[in-house]
Amino acid sequence: MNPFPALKKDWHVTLYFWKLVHSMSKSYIPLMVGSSLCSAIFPFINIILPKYLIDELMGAGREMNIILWIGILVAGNAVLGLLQSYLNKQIELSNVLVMDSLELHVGNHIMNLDYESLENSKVLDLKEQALTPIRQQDVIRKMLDSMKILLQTMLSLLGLTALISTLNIGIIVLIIGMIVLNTFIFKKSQQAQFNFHKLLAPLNRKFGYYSKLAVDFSMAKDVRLFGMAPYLLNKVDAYHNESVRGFGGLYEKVGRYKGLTSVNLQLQMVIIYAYMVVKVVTGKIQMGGFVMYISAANSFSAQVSLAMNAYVEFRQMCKYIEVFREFESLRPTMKSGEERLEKLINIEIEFCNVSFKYTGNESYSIKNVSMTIKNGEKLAIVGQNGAGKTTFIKLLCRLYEPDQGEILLNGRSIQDYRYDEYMKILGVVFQDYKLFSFSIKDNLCAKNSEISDKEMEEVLNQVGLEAKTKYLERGLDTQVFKIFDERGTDFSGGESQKIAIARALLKKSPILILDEPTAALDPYAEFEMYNNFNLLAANKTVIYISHRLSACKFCDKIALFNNGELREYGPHDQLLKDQQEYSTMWKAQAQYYQ
Ligand SMILES: Nc1ncnc2c1ncn2[C@@H]1O[C@H](COP(=O)(O)OP(=O)(O)OP(=O)(O)O)[C@@H](O)[C@H]1O
Repeated sequence: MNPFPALKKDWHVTLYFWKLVHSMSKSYIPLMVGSSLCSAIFPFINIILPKYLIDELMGAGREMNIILWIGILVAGNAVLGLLQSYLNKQIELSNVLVMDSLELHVGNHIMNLDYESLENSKVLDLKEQALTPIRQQDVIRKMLDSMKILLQTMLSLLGLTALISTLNIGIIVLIIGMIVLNTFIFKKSQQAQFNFHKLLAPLNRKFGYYSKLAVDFSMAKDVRLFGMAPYLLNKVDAYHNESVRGFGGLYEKVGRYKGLTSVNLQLQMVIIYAYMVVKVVTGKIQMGGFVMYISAANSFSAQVSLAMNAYVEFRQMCKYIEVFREFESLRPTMKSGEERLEKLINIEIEFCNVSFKYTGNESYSIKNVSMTIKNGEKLAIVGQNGAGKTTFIKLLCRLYEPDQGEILLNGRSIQDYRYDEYMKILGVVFQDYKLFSFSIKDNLCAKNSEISDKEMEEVLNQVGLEAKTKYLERGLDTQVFKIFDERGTDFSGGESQKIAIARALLKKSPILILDEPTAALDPYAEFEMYNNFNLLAANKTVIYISHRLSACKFCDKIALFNNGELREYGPHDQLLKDQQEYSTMWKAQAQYYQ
């Protein structure tokens, strides 16, 4: 087997890793070099100086010399010990900094990936394989430690080789031979662990999902009402048992490897001691020399073993870092141009023969849809469940790219515009909108400090939430949910939806998209919302999806989707006259109100 390609790969991974660490902590490398130097010098004080002390004690026994050697020994240990603990403390601090920065780095990376890729099971498995070892097996710290140990041991070994060679170079050959054998065993054990964790990744993801469901507060209602607890616990238990079985097998294997290593080490020490005793008995070395060479041999053995283990660990960690690098190298693939949007006044959207299929699906969720939405138009999108309404909106929001056709904004593909500027023209409330455990203010406009409290209060008033927020002790600074603050507030489903609508309105975007905007609202609130609609969304282009057809009356146009196709399109009265699906749906709903 040619080791060079593997070494070259590790070299690239190491360079990548250092750049990553250096971008997070500039002081890490100098600290590491300093600490390694310190640790490398340390053993020599306790190997060489005692020789002179023992020889003095067993020879001339001069008091001043004895005191001098003891003084140098103690002072050397104290100075190096203090320096080393200072550097180690600084390294520990840098470790914390690196780990925290890495979490930030990962979060930023994931938030910038294509939305679509986050539903792709290959990407999700890669994410799991990349992040689980980093979070659960301390890969970054182990990589840093192994590199530090490698540097330190290399320096120590140079000195120890020079020292032991003055007696017999064969000792070094013996120690290295034994350690190569042990490293081979250690490597086998590491490989078994790596393979095991790779296999464990998909299982971990499922285990994590079910365990999270069991403790996730937002799931607590459904879990209780549908009696899901035994089902969830069974799943968690099954995955847990599978994982425990796997770990049991792994530890048994690792234990066997460790036992074998220990036997080899004992054998090596027996040979070295026997050799040294013969040297003393035959008068080749003094007692001081015996102690020095035994210490040097022990230290050499320990340092080589440390270096080999560190090297194997380093290579092992390189594999994890390699997976992390692969995950980190994922880039958004969706096209995003540089066209500016600032000066657009009138906005016209055009879907031109747009078709779209979700990755892994057999059929298209949007089929050959063409439609123009004029500036300021109010468009209602209706259709049965699964007809493609939300997908239509997601395409407009650039969460996915059409497979065929294109979506134009004022005659140019929406992909040509800068993504950040394009997002500014959309105020969206999806069916599954989320509120955050932040203050009400931050939920409304965390990003935009230009929006005043007064404006927020006005919009909350318009969406009918002032009665709730006005009497809150800390007003807009009240926390949503009680997760971090027991004085926080919980909103009902309808109130939450109103907050989400207020958030979209405060974005002051020219296009407002509401997916089931009144689904959670009571009849008064719904009536109020529609009455206010023209005021709330004056001059805006509004697209909203609704199963409540009464809302369609407020709209200029209605688009009816069926099985991904745009089947009917026109004003309410026109579609009623056409006597097709819209008219049937309208009548079906209307009869319950007569
Ligand atoms: N993330 C996804 N991955 C794969 N298929 C999806 C995904 N989201 C939706 N689909 C499929 O695409 C089709 C259209 O879904 P869409 O959510 O657009 O329907 P909808 O008209 O909004 O339905 P509803 O009224 O129930 O909200 C459905 O068949 C659905 O199963």
